[in-house]
Amino acid sequence: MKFNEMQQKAVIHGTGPCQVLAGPGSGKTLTIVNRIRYLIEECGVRPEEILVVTFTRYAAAEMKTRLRTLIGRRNIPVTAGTFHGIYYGILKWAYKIGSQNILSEEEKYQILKSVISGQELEIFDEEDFLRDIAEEIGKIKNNRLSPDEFVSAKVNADAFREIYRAYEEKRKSLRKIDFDDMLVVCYELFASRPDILALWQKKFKFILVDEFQDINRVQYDVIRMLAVPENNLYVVGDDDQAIYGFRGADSELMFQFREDYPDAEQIVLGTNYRSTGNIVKNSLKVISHNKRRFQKELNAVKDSGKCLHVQELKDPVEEAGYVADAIEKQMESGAAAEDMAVLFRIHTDARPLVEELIERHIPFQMKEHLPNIYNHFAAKDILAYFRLALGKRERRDFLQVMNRPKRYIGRDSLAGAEVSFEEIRKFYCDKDWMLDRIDQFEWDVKMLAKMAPYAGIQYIRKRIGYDDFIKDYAYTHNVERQDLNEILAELEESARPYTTIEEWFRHIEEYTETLRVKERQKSMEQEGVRLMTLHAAKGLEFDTVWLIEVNEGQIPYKKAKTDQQTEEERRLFYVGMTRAREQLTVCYVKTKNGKASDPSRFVDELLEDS
Ligand SMILES: Nc1ncnc2c1ncn2[C@@H]1O[C@H](COP(=O)(O)OP(=O)(O)OP(=O)(O)O)[C@@H](O)[C@H]1O
Repeated sequence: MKFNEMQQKAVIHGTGPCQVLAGPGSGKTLTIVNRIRYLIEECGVRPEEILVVTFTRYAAAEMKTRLRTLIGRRNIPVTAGTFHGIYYGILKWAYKIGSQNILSEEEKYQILKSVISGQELEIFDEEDFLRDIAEEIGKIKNNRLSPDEFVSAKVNADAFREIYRAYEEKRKSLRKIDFDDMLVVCYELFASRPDILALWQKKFKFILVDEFQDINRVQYDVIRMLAVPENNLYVVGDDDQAIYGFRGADSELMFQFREDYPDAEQIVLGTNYRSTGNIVKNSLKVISHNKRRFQKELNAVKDSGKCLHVQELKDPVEEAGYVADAIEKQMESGAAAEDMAVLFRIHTDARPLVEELIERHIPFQMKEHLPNIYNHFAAKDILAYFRLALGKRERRDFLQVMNRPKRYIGRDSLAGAEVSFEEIRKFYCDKDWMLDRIDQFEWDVKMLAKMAPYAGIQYIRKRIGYDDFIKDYAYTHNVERQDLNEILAELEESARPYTTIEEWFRHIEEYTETLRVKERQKSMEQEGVRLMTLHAAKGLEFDTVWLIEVNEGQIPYKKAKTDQQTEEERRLFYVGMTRAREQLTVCYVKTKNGKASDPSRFVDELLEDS
């Protein structure tokens, strides 16, 4: 492979700091690997003196493999790893800590779980809550903030401080550090022990950082300390692909780098080898709306290729059908399923498509865990009503819904594992007002039995009064009513195609089982169309890509309120677009869960006249 002029310049950069700005598909990995070869073979640098930092272990392993192939030797003792891996190595050496001192993710969640159970918090979805709180704790550590100055998006200031304090106390009592502590402890070690720092500075004479736009404050501070005194700090990144601001990465550090190293060489890799001219042109059209970015050109080596396609669809179900049709067509013409990807903003956007692919037996692979909507408490309530409608009389179904909405039926009125309305009536025989309620309950269940699932859900919500229960629930549990209504609307949509309750139940069973199997097989290499969030698609490439639900509220995501957050959403969209080699389709829907939905502003930007 022949380098272009800028790649060549980047490979043979001499000493001192250097920032390589590289657009998508411009050969970042290629450049880094060849620079390492150049340092070793042409400049006589010992491999042991080279440190390469990547953002995933996978990327580090990939880098080493490519290096071995390039140099043609099996053992090249360059240190390549993630920030965590490298800083852990340093701490291991300094403090003799081992894996027994590292808090696993599972332990971390266990601690957080026990901490929050001791507090009076109203939590709607525990899994979500724990993940967000863990992320916030990480943000504090990664940016070296104080919990007192941090504003949590999940709980009030006092509750957050208490969670943080209790978590730290428990962690310390176990004599363990978590993943984020590793960086902080390493920083403190270097700051307090110049002698130890000097040893590491001497060891790593040349430092290369990949995906520099994803660095956070504490990672940056430590790497700068390490690079002293020669400052052979070589950073490669794309500010337009900075998508981890939400978890503490600070792409402003790319700009800061220039201030900290005013003499740093600046090289822009502006040739895209991955995508067609049309894909490159259109992705630039969108990203150029971001104000805070380095201006840089990106030219495609490939021809214009097929036109970018923007497709309007009625709703997510129609969209799923459209994408599934297109996948089938491609497969019929010989394309491999693995070369196709469907990307979305949040994993739950994938549900209608997953249901469609299962129905059509199209192989697919999910990169992330897709929460099963039918396990949501509101879905469980609806399904329990339907089971009663089918004549089942299990106690747990009664318990699930007998007071949703409130009917004031007590648990003690349910005798055994099987329950009958007659028994409950007997229990309340001297209370006329209760008998009326129970009669109504039974009547509603009978009515439900005659309905198709879609109409049945509406009946449960409007006539039985489940929506009133949801309103109260949202109020008393301090959760967004809108979020719960969306779950119910989504359930309605998923039930719409089925004419009988039994049919819908069969579908739910198959869907649930497929998700379970996919979850188990996650780590295995599998065939199939790739389904993943835009975040997970970073660094990957596919011949054909569909971006789905490109609607306001999805992307930019509804929680992105500030200009800064909107710009990060635009970068995410840009990352998605630039994954495609040959063909890119952007889909948006006109209605979602029965409500009108606008196409994303990014679609408007795409359709603007150039
Ligand atoms: N000079 C070159 N000649 C031919 N092909 C090249 C050249 N440089 C890079 N490529 C090819 O371009 C493709 C994209 O490169 P690479 O994956 O390294 O891009 P990247 O900069 O890491 O992209 P992204 O940031 O979007 O993930 C690869 O298939 C790579 O082999």
